[in-house]
Amino acid sequence: MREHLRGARNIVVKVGSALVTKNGTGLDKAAMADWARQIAALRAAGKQVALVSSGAIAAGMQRLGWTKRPHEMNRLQAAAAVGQMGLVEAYEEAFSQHRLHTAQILLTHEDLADRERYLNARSTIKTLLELGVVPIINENDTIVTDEIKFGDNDTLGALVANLIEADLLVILTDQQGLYTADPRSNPDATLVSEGHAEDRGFEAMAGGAGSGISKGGMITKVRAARRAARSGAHTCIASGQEPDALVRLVSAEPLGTLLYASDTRLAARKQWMADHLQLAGSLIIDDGALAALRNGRSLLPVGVVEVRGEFERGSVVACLTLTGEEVARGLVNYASSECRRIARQPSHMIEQLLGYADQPELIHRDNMIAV
Ligand SMILES: Nc1ncnc2c1ncn2[C@@H]1O[C@H](COP(=O)(O)OP(=O)(O)O)[C@@H](O)[C@H]1O
Ligand SMILES: N[C@@H](CCC(=O)OP(=O)(O)O)C(=O)O
Repeated sequence: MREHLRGARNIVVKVGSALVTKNGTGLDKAAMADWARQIAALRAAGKQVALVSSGAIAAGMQRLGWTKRPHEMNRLQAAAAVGQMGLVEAYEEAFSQHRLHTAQILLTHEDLADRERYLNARSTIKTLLELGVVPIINENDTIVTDEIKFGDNDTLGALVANLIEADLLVILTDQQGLYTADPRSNPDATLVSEGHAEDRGFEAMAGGAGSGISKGGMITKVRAARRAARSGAHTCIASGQEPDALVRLVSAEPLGTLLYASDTRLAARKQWMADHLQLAGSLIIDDGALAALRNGRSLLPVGVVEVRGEFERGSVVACLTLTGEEVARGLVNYASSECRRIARQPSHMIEQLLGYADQPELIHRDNMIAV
């Protein structure tokens, strides 16, 4: 499987707080310079590389002279806003040594949940990559609240991999890779060399974050690998301290843990729907509709017994069984208020009930994925 990594052309590299910030004591500029050197080498070999980097909060704390990480959201956000400047400055400086420009991209969950913003983010990042610029991506901590944040940058890294259809996601961290158990508390744990990203067994091995400044831990990395695999990207989890880790991984050296993707790729649109962590609403469907969906058919208004939430036409909504189990999600053809009026009705009644008729389906099968 490792041999496939040689052919990777679009690569997302994620570096975690634990690495970038020397465990919270400020930015590790020597390490950042070294990753920049390696990314420049990959670029010179014809690869396109986007960098997802954490570290804003820790860098901001240092600039503000704070020794203890605050708990209040507003102070964390303030620190991130100050620190993001230092973070991108340090990267700009590091990459300029290799005559590469950088660009700052700050994203929230909502940006990728909205189809238009998703498409804009995608086209901007792809254009930057084509221009030879290295996008430096982080979560937009200034405006995120619990409901709209990615929560950790591993998830963000996977979503960026989906967004630009990367073929490889490299997650650099402070461990050699995924171990059979958290090596901090299990000295006998052994390194997993490779496995299938969809293998649920890996989640059981992975634990939470190792240090106070990191958010995700290994479990978010394993989940990120699964998410990245959905758009066909393999994931490598490796140590950012390992000399030349990036260059060696792409030369198929057996470093860290490779969690590989299967060959099946969902179409980009279906991928975008699968990645919705938050849904605009839900449609409760009856058993007849459930059977139709299971046979790969579209969802008609007649099979919908209840509409939950407020949403617009084109939103992504969940299809739930009568017992509340999500069986599918898709792009809905009518707004929630309209769905309520045509629920339980045959499609030929749509025009009479709404005064106009769009499609006869509430969700067309081409715009739906089973979950
Ligand atoms: N099975 C495991 N294998 C390796 N590391 C693990 C495992 N389970 C938990 N961890 C912890 O995850 C930490 C890495 O995650 P995290 O601290 O969030 O880093 P980052 O900031 O790079 O995202 C490691 O330091 C380790 O303590
Ligand atoms: N956006 C935050 C980082 C979030 C975070 O800690 O993520 P991770 O490195 O995955 O544990 C920052 O720049 O400080």
